[in-house]
Amino acid sequence: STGNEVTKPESYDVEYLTPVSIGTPGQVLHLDIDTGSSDLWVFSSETPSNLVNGQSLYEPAKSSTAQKLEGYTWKISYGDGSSSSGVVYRDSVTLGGLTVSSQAVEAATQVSEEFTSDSNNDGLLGLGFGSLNTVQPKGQKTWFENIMQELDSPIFTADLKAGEPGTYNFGYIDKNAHIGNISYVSVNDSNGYWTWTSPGYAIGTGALVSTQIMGIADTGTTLLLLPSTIVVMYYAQIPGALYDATQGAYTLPCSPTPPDFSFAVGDDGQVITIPGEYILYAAITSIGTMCFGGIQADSGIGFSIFGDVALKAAFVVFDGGKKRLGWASK
Ligand SMILES: O=C(CCCl)NNC1=[NH+]CCN1
Repeated sequence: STGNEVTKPESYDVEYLTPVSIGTPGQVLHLDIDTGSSDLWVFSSETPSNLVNGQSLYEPAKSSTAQKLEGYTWKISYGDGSSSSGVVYRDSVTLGGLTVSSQAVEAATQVSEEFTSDSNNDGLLGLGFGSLNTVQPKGQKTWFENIMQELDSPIFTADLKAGEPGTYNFGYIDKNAHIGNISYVSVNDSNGYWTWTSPGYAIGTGALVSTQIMGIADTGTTLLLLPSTIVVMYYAQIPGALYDATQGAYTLPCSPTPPDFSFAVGDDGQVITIPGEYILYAAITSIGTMCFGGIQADSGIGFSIFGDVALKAAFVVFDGGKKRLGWASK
């Protein structure tokens, strides 16, 4: 089988939300598909009402196929400091027309302020590796791990776009969605993430700098987080760019368009080029002409994060069968 679903950007492409049907009859929630985590959790009838602010709720009591996993709990925190926790059900979950009849659905009984204030986001659907799942006393498989053997090919692809809807495909590669070859690189899943190593980068029209950048392909992180040395080099090319200690981030003039940023993939010379305009992430209203940089330092994380700023410049194959990533331009 194969499937596909449209995913829509929230403002500033901060995240992409995808409709997912849970339970019988189906309750449609809009979830953040997140290759940087491995829990499927949702706002629910068990989420205290003071923590709910417009989100749609999963109501297990209204689903004839919901089963409570008595004594099971979960608790997760993300790279941006947000967090949530709760209890666990098993229920039917359909994404892109593909149904897992017995998926662990984690109902939130606690969510942090970042989630409460994000009214359109009804929860997350993790597509990282199951080893990262936080359910106790027994870790649960992701939706993709559960559907994988039904798929024509054990893969899914992410085709995120700047300021417009993109697509997640399951089980097949849409040749019309990418330009030129797909370059594959091996993934080390030992930390549960889609971890890979880029062999280098280029700034603007400059020559490729050969250096290994180890990072994760993470649809759930908004920006591109790279080693500080590379980030300093990039912003040094931009008059007026500066590290704003108040924001704890690099900022740059919103005009003119800054240089493109390219990263290499594989040993066949393939590069993915991020248009400079993607690096003008958002205007910092209080300062007026200054913008928040779409490239920031990965300091303190231990690896880089190829988040949406990078992913929306590429067609990306997440190959669960061969544990590899495929990157192509589009
Ligand atoms: O937590 C991370 C980074 C892992 Cl190193 N990505 N996924 C995510 N989901 C919500 C915010 N960020």
